[in-house]
Amino acid sequence: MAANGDQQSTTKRPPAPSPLRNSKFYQSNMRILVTGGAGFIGSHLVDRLMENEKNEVIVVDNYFTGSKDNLRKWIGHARFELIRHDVTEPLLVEVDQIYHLACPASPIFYKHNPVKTIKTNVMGTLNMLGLAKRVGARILLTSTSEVYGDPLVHPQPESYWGNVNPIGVRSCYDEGKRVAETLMFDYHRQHGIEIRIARIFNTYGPRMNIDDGRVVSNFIAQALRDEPLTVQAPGTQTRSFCYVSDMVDGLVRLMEGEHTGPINIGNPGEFTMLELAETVKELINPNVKISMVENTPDDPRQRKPDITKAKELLGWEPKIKLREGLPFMEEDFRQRLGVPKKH
Ligand SMILES: O=c1ccn([C@@H]2O[C@H](COP(=O)(O)OP(=O)(O)O[C@H]3OC[C@@H](O)[C@H](O)[C@H]3O)[C@@H](O)[C@H]2O)c(=O)[nH]1
Repeated sequence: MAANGDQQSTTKRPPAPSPLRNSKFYQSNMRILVTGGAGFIGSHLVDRLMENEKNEVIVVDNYFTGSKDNLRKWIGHARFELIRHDVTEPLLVEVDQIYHLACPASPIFYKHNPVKTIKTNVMGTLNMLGLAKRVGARILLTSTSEVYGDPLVHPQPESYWGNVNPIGVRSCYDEGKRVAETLMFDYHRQHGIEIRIARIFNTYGPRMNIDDGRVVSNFIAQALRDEPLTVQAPGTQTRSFCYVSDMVDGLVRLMEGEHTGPINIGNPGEFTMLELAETVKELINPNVKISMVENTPDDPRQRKPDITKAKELLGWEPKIKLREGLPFMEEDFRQRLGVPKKH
């Protein structure tokens, strides 16, 4: 066991990077691949990486849930490249780091074509690990709090193995991500690949799809359209919501640090869905109604990250509270829906 409390580490050396790295004509730029880079978290990560003039960023996305619009300010930039590509097919590019985010993340989207979702998680991660092995790149996987399933331990530390239904309608995603984590560690132990695993908890912010289906985007869109906020029964289930800039900061620290993870990245501020609805109502539309609707199978009853490891190993903790982050998202949704603020 590594002294830092990470999962078992290996003595095998990582594969050598491209010989170009030693050439006298070698450019000092870091080439970074972001899979799913046209998506919600991916595009914010790209913004952050592009701030550093030493970085060249390559995005691959199949645009199932991502959109070129999220990257419009970078299209045509000399250090940026956008490739339409599905990670279930192999990809050959010369890069130093891979942020592997590609996968639909909203339950209604990942359940839409479950076979494709599990292929994305398993074959997509295999393809990216194969690429990392070939070019000697470091690879970060965005895994998920859903690996804890309907957790029986609360809050969830990384050492908790979870309570997942292996044959349920959410399994394409949660079991898919669990296999992706397994593949990451097997490539690390067997081939010496440098890996990083983040377990992302619920995240919100500007650029979420308006009709994404997740709870924060649903409530904000409903409040702005004067439609009832649809709380799924019983409404006492909890989630902990992390603002997207905090999430991106955690991912970059994990990639740049020395720890494989898995490490939880999330905001421990925990809310019931009824509390979230009341907060959205108070901040955005005090006249909106709240209606109770039917829930979906296997919905986790509680979720809150234990972020001790992120604090100690990455020096990371979230800065933005829910009440501070919601207005940024409201502003973005107002612009896209064309609903001006009343004064
Ligand atoms: O309109 C809605 C939508 C959702 N909900 C409830 O809100 C809670 C959160 O649901 P979401 O659809 O936002 O997201 P979930 O927490 O179920 O899954 C998410 O978990 C973490 C990430 O990895 C993924 O982004 C996603 O799978 C659930 O209890 C759901 O029942 C509502 O009450 N109303």
